[in-house]
Amino acid sequence: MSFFGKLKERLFKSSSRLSDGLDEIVADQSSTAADADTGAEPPAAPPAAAPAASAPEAPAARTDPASSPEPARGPEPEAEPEQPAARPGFFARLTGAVIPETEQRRLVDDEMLETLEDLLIRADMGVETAARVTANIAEGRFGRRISARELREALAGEVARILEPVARPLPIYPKRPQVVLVVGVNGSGKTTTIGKLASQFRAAGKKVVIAAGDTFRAAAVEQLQVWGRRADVPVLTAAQGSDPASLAFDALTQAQRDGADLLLIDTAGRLQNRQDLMEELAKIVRVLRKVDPDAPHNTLLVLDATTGQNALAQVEVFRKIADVTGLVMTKLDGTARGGVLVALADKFGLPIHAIGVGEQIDDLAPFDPEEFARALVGASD
Ligand SMILES: Nc1nc2c(ncn2[C@@H]2O[C@H](COP(=O)(O)OP(=O)(O)OP(=O)(O)O)[C@@H](O)[C@H]2O)c(=O)[nH]1
Repeated sequence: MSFFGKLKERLFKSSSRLSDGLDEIVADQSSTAADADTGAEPPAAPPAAAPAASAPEAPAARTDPASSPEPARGPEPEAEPEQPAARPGFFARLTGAVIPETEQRRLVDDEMLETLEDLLIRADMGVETAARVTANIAEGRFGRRISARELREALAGEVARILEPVARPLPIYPKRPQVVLVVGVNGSGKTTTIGKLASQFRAAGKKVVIAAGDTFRAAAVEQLQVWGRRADVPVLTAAQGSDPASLAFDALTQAQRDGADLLLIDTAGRLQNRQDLMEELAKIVRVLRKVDPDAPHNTLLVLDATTGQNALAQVEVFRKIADVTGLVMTKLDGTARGGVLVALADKFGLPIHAIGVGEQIDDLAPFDPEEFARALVGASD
C-alpha cells in the first residue's frame, strides 16, 4: 500500500471527524440550495454560484489574517432566490438514463464560516490557526455556493500551504558522526522513533550508533536494545542511574573511532522537575562539545499527537530547555487530534522531519505536506 493509502487509513479518526463535519456543513441548508448538477446536461436553473463580480467583497482586513485572530467576514450576502428542484436533463428524460447524484451546495456565509471554524478548532487546529484558515477559505468564496468536495479541496489546499514551509526531512550533513539528540516527555515515542530512524538509516547504508541516555529507566534501555538488535545497530548503555553526560561523551568518542555516520542519543523526559532536566540536557550538550564543538547537530523534539493542544505547550517548554531544531510527531494513528500538527506548523514554524503512524519500522515517514493535508481532510488521492 502507498504511504498515502496507509496515512489515510491510519489518520481515519482525525480525517473522519473533519470529513464528516465538512459534509454536515454542506448538507445543512443544502436542501434549499441543491444544484441541478446532473452531469448529463447543464442545469435548467441558472448556476447557483454567484459570479465573482457580484460576490460581496471581502473586507481588506481579511488579507492580513495575522492581525485579526477573528476571521473578518464580509457583509451578509443577499438571500439567494430559491432554486427550483433539480430536473433531469432532456436526454436523461428521453432515455430514462440514471441521473448521477446532484452535488449539494451550501452558501458560504457567516454562519457557515463559524461552523467551519468550530470544526477546525475541534480537530485541534487551535483557535488562531482555525481562524486564519477559515478567513482564507472565505476569501473569494464568500457569498458563493460550495460543495463538500470543493470545501474539502479548499481546506486541503490551505492546510498544505501552512505545512509546506515546515516539511523538511532530517538534514544529513557531510560531517561525521552527525549527532542527533532526541528529547521529549516520557512516553512521547522517543525510543520508538530512534529505533525507526536507526533502522531506516541503516537500511540506507549508514553506520549508526545509539546511546541509551535515559539511564534511570531500565525499561527504556531494554527497549532500545531490542530496536538495536532489530536494526543491527550497536546500543551503548551505562549502569542504571549513572551520568547520562558521561555516556554521551563515551558514545561520541566511540562513534568517531568507529567512523559512524550518525549517533542518536536518547534522553530522559521527566518534565516533573524541569530544572533537573534542563541541567541534565545542558550538561550533555556541554560534554558533547568537548569532543565536537558543533555537536549536537540536531535536537529532535518528539511529540505525541494524542496529547492534542498539550503538544504546543511541550514545544514551548522544550524550546526553553534545549535548542530544538526540529520535530517528529508520533501516534497520528488512532487519534482524532491530527489537526494539532497544523497548529504546530502555524505557530512555531519549526521543521517537521517525520511523522509516526504506527509501531513498526516503516511507520515513520518523511512528512509530505500535501499527502498529510489530503489525508487529514479526507480528500481523495
Ligand atoms: N500507535 C503508535 N504507537 C506508537 C508510535 N510511536 C510510539 N508508539 C508507542 O508509544 C509507546 C511509548 O513509546 P516510547 O518510544 O517508549 O516512548 P518514549 O518517549 O521513549 O518513552 P520512555 O521510554 O518512557 O521515555 C510505546 O508503546 C510505542 O510502541 C506511533 O507512531 N503510533
